[in-house]
Amino acid sequence: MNPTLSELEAQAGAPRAAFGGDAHIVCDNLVRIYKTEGVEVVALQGLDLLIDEGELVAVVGASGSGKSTLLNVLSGLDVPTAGVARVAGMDLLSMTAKDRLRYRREVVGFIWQQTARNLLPYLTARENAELPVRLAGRRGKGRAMELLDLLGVADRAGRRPGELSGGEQQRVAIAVALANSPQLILADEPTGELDSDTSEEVFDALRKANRELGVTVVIVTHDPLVAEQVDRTIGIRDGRTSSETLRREGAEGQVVAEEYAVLDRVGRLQLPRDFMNALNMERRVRLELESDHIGVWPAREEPSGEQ
Ligand SMILES: Nc1ncnc2c1ncn2[C@@H]1O[C@H](COP(=O)(O)OP(=O)(O)OP(=O)(O)O)[C@@H](O)[C@H]1O
Repeated sequence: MNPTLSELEAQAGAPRAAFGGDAHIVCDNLVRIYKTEGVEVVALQGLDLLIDEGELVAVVGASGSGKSTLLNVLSGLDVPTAGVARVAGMDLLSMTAKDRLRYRREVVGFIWQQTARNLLPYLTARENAELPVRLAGRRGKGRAMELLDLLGVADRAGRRPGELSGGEQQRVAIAVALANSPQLILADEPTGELDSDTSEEVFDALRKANRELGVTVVIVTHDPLVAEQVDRTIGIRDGRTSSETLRREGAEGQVVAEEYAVLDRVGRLQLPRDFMNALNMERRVRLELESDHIGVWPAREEPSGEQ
């Protein structure tokens, strides 16, 4: 039966739960357009993303897909052109300069790819890890040593960055990022300059921070093997979330990683490019609803014998 006008009015007026509800990170239709010399580059084109508190997530994607742009928005360094970006209930588009400063000091911690960018060269590991707390006007000696201990670098506390390996420097950088007890850690290619064994140590340290301190961790990386290290891997293509790989333990304790395409609220999804190429799909496809799946065929082909 069709609803009456007054029923429709009542529905429209009823309070609706916001997209993402109480997720820790909410990006809703996020757009970031860069303008340089009259040329517009759409780096994020309506990106949707939900991350729960305490999740350990990797963001992967080809060069130029928008990963760093997303991380810059989430870190409060950059303001998106349109859409919603909310972290821990704070609105990153409308916050005041004062709130933005507080957000960057207290809510989020950051780890950069370049090991040298994370640490001051003339301070020891311990002094580096104490610094953010001292700058915030608190005393942080105990916490700094606890963090270095948690991350397996307490025995390097007295060394300066130049006397540490790349992996040790990144683990100290994680301690620095955690010093002010942030709710969220963002890491941009934290293992980009490291070999695979050392990378694994750094991932282990991020996992430890996540499990033991409950901090939400988002890692941007090119490393395709990262899916084995984190709970969820989010693939970004052309400024939109396109796929998710979920990691779970199989019946015999083995790690199973399953890849899904992301379906947005209006039903858009991105077909993997290699699937499209394999079947010469372009511009339009034919869809057919089956009882338990939707078939997708190249426009001019007849359905294969799938039914
Ligand atoms: N400051 C800027 N001004 C103009 N265009 C920019 C700027 N920053 C990024 N872009 C463009 O936005 C798009 C997305 O860039 P972004 O750095 O977010 O990609 P990425 O996935 O992090 O790439 P990479 O893996 O190479 O770091 C690219 O086309 C890039 O050229």
